[in-house]
Amino acid sequence: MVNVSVLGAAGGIGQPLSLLLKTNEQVGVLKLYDIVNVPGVAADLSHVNTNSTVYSYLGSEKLGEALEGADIVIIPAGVPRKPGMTRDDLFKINAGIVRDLAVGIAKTCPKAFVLVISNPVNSTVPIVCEILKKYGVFDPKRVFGVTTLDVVRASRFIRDVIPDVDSFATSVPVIGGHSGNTIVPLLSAVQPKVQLTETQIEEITHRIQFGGDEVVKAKDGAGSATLSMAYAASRFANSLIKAFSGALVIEPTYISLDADPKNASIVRNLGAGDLQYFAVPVRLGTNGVEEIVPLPPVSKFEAKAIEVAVGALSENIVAGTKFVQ
Ligand SMILES: NC(=O)c1ccc[n+]([C@@H]2O[C@H](COP(=O)([O-])OP(=O)(O)OC[C@H]3O[C@@H](n4cnc5c(N)ncnc54)[C@H](O)[C@@H]3O)[C@@H](O)[C@H]2O)c1
Ligand SMILES: O=C(O)C[C@H](O)C(=O)O
Repeated sequence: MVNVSVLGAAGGIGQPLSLLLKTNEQVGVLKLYDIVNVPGVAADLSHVNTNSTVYSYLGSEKLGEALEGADIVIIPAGVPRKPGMTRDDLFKINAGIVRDLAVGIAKTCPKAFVLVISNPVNSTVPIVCEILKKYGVFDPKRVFGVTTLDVVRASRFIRDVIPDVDSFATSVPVIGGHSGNTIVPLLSAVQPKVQLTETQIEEITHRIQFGGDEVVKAKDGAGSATLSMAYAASRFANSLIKAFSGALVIEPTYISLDADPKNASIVRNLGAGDLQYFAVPVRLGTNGVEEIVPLPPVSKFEAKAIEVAVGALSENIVAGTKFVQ
């Protein structure tokens, strides 16, 4: 049985994500933490007749208890975008929120697997890693930026163009980071293979890179993706939990490349250069990242996209790292 703590559980992502986690029978304890409204969310969820027990923790003085015994900590705490904002505009508020939660993790459950959802993921993951380093408990195999939504979107958007594709069974490696042109879908490596024209490749790539903006615009000031994000984060958490019991599971995620220095060189040769963090498909296991899955050679179009991504990512990583140092 696995103990999961959700930090920011009363929010737009936190609530449906907690519901999806409640349906996973491998979850034994589900701890919900927030600074508002969480007792009601937990009371409601606790009536669902799956076997996990739900606990509620309200306010920062309860953070330690919320993290006690956690195997997996999922962080959707923080503010979402409004139209006209970039994810980087969220740094001012979310960097401090994520830093404080990471301190709690370092002190209370340093061996937990940490799944970071709060934006800007390109910077919040370095923040979590730097805090864990500061406390001497950093394991690069255990900290994940959740980029699953990019992959979920990619396979769905391909189906929007080619209706006989099975979106659920289609796997698309999406590498780089999680914002605009740092998101690099490798449409040349879609499995099973699909035939796309150059125009389709350009259009689908752009839609995957800016899919978040579609939702922000449609919600018109009421936030960003929550339901599709909850689905994506529960898919990642479920994959990790499956991997604990030996299943072969591959998920793309934004990680420190120190998690697998050997295969990191393949990613570096694809164009990531000396970046410390990059989203890559990884094989998950009992220790978290078992290996970075080697990627096939990329197309010219993708190589150019990687080049553009690296410049922006590098700034995001420096911002996150400096914030802690
Ligand atoms: N990684 C991704 O693909 C992805 C996708 C969608 C959204 N996001 C990001 O997820 C974050 C949350 O989005 P949302 O729509 O759920 O926002 P929301 O405002 O609906 O919910 C956020 C929750 O976090 C809580 N919170 C704020 N400060 C906290 C703290 N210090 N400790 C604990 N909880 C705290 C709030 O009370 C709220 O309940 C945003 O930063 C958003 O940009 C990421
Ligand atoms: O777009 C956002 O701000 C939220 C999220 O990162 C997304 O991709 O939907």
